[in-house]
Amino acid sequence: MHTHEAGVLHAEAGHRRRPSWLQIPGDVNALMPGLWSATVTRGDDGVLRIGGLDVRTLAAEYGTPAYVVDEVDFRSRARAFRDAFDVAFDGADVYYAGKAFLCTEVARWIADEGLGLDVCSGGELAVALRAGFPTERIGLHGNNKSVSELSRALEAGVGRIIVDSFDEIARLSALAAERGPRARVMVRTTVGVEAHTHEYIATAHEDQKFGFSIAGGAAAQAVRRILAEPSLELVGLHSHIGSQIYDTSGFEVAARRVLGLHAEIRDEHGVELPELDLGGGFGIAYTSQDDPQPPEELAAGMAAIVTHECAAYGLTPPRISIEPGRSIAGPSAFTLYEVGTVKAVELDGGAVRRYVSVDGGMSDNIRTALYDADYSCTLASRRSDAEPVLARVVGKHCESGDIVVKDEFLPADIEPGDLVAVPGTGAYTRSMSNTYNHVPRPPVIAVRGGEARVLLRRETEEDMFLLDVG
Ligand SMILES: Cc1ncc(COP(=O)(O)O)c(C=O)c1O
Ligand SMILES: N[C@@H](CCCC[NH3+])C(=O)O
Repeated sequence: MHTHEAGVLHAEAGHRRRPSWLQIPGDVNALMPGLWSATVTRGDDGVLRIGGLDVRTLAAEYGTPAYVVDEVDFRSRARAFRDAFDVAFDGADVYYAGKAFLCTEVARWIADEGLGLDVCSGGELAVALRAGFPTERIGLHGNNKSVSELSRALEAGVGRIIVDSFDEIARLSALAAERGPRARVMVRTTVGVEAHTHEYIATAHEDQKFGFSIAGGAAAQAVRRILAEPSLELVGLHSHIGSQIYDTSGFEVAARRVLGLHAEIRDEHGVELPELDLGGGFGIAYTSQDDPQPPEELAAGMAAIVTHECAAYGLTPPRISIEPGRSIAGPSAFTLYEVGTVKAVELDGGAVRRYVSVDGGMSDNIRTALYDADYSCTLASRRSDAEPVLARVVGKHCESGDIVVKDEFLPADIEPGDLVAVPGTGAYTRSMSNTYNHVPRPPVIAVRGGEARVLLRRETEEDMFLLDVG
């Protein structure tokens, strides 16, 4: 007989409280296809394995919480984008968006795999330079780049600076005129697309901070100013419509509009710009709701539009580049947590939700709280024959919105000491992490061929006291 405290008595009512997309699993131990990195399996002993190592060993060695990155998977996604776009466009460039996740070693993986790197701050640029990343393959973004960031980029010889305001055009042209070299720039355009994603991560509607509006004429004006500055070399236009987007119609409209401006520039100035960047933003699967397109399909779809529009305008197709971040880094990692407490909370109508508290939370993954993002998870340290119950995985922070996984079915016998793994946390988790409540940030462990190594070590209290000079 199930006990009420265990939260199973009202399991049926609990099941009815689940979101419509969340299916009651036939086997609560099964790994949902498409959510885990390439080398993740559940071993015969029921323990999750990645890169040939089991998570109990990883937890014993490195502690929890920890981000665990599958190096083979990360690199193969980087190559898949590089190859797919190269084939579809007969030569294209892929710039990994470092904001998704960047550290010295990852910058080296990206360099090795032949991609470029998109950085959007002096700090990200510093990591790239520390890694010895080829500077001509770096693009610098940002809507408010400082004089020192621009100077450092010029000094380093970055391949492109994507300008985002008239103030920046003036600032950069003065700096480049004064100290050289001539700056290779792109114009960040706003194409006026309402991307189907969370409002905070859409970037192509008119009413937001990024870019120069095409419809309002600011983009054409920016082009005129740049062409009039001898210290600036305009290499192309840039469009990025937002992030975690599945519906490719947004990319299509964006490509059409930006190529429309590209053609107008030819008509007005007699120059065909050599390059065009179509940004990143390709969605990944976090739960069973999500069905992302593989890079080959994305590339083929985008190539068809570019070819069609260029033919219609009589343009020589510019060299295309893209900037995926999440779709390379996201699926290649999971976060490993240890369960600390389990609480059955009665909801209206007698339903029960199991609150499973883990040893991290909104400091290592802010996305659930910030974007209402959905995640999945699994009991990782063992197999269970218990029935699935509706659970919510929460963190240890002093905040009721400190939720890691809003809704998931976990086995009813989940208990303190169990390990839980949350897939799809390779992007925008460590890079957006914080030390709220003075909770130190977890390490990033890379696993490959049965070996693990630390990419970023766990933060310590001593690290925090280094800043606390009182
Ligand atoms: C200019 C730019 N490029 C690329 C990206 C990468 O986006 P994603 O990680 O969704 O591919 C972003 C983030 O949204 C961005 O702002
Ligand atoms: N940080 C966002 C993506 C947008 C970032 C770049 N413009 C996320 O976690 O989904």
